[in-house]
Amino acid sequence: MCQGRQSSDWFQWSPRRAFSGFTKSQKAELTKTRSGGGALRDPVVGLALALAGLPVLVASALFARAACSSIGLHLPPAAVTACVSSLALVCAWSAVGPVLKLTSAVRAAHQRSLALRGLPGPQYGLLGILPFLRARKDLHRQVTEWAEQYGPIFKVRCINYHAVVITDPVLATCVLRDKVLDKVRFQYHFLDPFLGGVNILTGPTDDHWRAVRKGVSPAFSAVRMRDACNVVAQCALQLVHIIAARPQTPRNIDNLLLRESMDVIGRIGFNKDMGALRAVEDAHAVDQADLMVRSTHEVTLRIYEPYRVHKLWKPSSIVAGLLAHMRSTDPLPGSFAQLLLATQDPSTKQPLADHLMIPEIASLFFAGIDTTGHTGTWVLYLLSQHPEVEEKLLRELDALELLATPSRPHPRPVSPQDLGRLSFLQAIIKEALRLYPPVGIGQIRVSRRHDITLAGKLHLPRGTLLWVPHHAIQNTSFNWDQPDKFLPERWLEKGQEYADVSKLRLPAEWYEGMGVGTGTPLPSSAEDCTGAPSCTAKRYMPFAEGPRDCLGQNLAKTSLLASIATLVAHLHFDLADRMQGPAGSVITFRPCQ
Ligand code: HEM
Repeated sequence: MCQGRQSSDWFQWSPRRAFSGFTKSQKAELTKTRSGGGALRDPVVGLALALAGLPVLVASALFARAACSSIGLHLPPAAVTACVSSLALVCAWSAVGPVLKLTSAVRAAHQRSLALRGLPGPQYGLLGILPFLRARKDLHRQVTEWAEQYGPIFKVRCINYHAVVITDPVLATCVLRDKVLDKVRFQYHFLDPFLGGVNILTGPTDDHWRAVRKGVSPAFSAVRMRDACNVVAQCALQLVHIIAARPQTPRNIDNLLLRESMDVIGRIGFNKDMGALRAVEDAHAVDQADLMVRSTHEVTLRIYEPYRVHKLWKPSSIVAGLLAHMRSTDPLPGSFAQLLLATQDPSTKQPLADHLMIPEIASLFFAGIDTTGHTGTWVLYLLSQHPEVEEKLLRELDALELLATPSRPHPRPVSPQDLGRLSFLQAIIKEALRLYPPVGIGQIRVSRRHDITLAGKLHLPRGTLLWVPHHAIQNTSFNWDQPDKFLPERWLEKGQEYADVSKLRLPAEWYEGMGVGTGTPLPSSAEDCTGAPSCTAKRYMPFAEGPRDCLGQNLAKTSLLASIATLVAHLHFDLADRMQGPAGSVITFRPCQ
């Protein structure tokens, strides 16, 4: 459900050149990726242009001849033949490059297919699983079903992209922690025009990414999160007042929680009130959140409708306004704004230029708003369906004097010290993130430059994709007992996020010599994993894992704890009739009206 006023100030529609705003090294990286990842598109386009050129040139020559005849100028047939033949030669010559590229891409795809022939996996026609992308909107659940059917490692193909899907916790952790494997560009590149360019989330693991990640990481340190907790508590109380003003009116809680996340990120990262919650009640306020929600919804649609290419965004005055705000005020020490301003561009050794700052600012909002907001929604939904869990949570809040009761109508706000004491709420949030990981499709890695051998067992030609699907890892029966049950209690025992070694399904030899490529081996053998607490192989990774894990996870955890504690302490949530029961809350993709 999307509601709010019509406007498009946050992101405007505008065509954008594919590489504008990228640094030289990023452009080079993109070019490399596009040819190295097995994409057929470039050679096919080149070949098509070259072949289409031939008839066009022949037609032009014949037309020229006819035109000459009409004015009485007769060209000898030999001259026409020579002219047409030389044009044909030019076309044929320009087709050589694309043909060679096409041949090598087809050969590479064939080699990948041969390398994976021993693995099980769904077998489909020429297009592979592409039809599923369009027909089935919950690809994350489809992959979980395939994992149940084919086991912890299987293959899928989408046209000429071959992927190994890994839901074995040891292999999955190993792949995500590996320093040689990198992000696959096609999973992210469509976001760049929307975010204003390549950024910390979408960019390759290169020097630029390292500089930005290292520069801004302290913004999410434990010390900073103490301030964050107080800000979240204030925003959550504001939300309580908004809802309590019209208690019987069904509210789109997801939209409200997205607004809260936007305000929290604005205040903590940029010391700026984005006014997203205020806009719900103030008809004259500029509703920035509404614009953001619409834009991210459009991005989601685009994942499933690749042909929506004609609709591209560029960051608008809001992100540019934040940048101007950062430059004109003294940003809080240690805040994202201050750290970003202090970050140096490794290629120039100068502070980041505006065109590099803008995507970083936009990506922070993009990465933080939906993920945190939707998780909060799932938590409230799960509580509404499990009164016994809600009851237990209320007891925990009451014991900390956070619960609103007749004798304590205005309890104290959640404090940073409370967060560590809310152990049952922590368990509820973890279980919600296990069942409904916001990035459920997970991550895809690739070795672009050389072949690798997975676990010393499976030789993978370069360009083979390694797909680690979060939802499947966290919801398959071979990784979890009763995976489809909402059981927060399972998290009260320590070490639940690590694999239960006795349940690993692959033959033991797969776990020997776990290095992938030349990256960090983990663990060195299956024996190192004996005894779950010491095992570092993850079966729970909603914030991903390894060098490209979630930068904002401390903020996400703080936000969720402080926000849900405040909301539940004051309000009880039921699923509105219009949702038509739990089945109605299954995700659907409808264009925002
Ligand atoms: C429940 C909330 C959240 C979840 C589940 C989550 C999950 C993730 C995941 C899975 C990734 C890896 C994405 C990929 O590589 O495809 C990621 C990356 C990232 N997240 Fe989060 N996230 C959450 C909240 C936040 C928040 C609140 C922020 C900041 C305000 C944030 C900032 C980022 C950034 C900047 C990255 C890119 C890191 C990099 O590649 O170096 N996230 N997040």
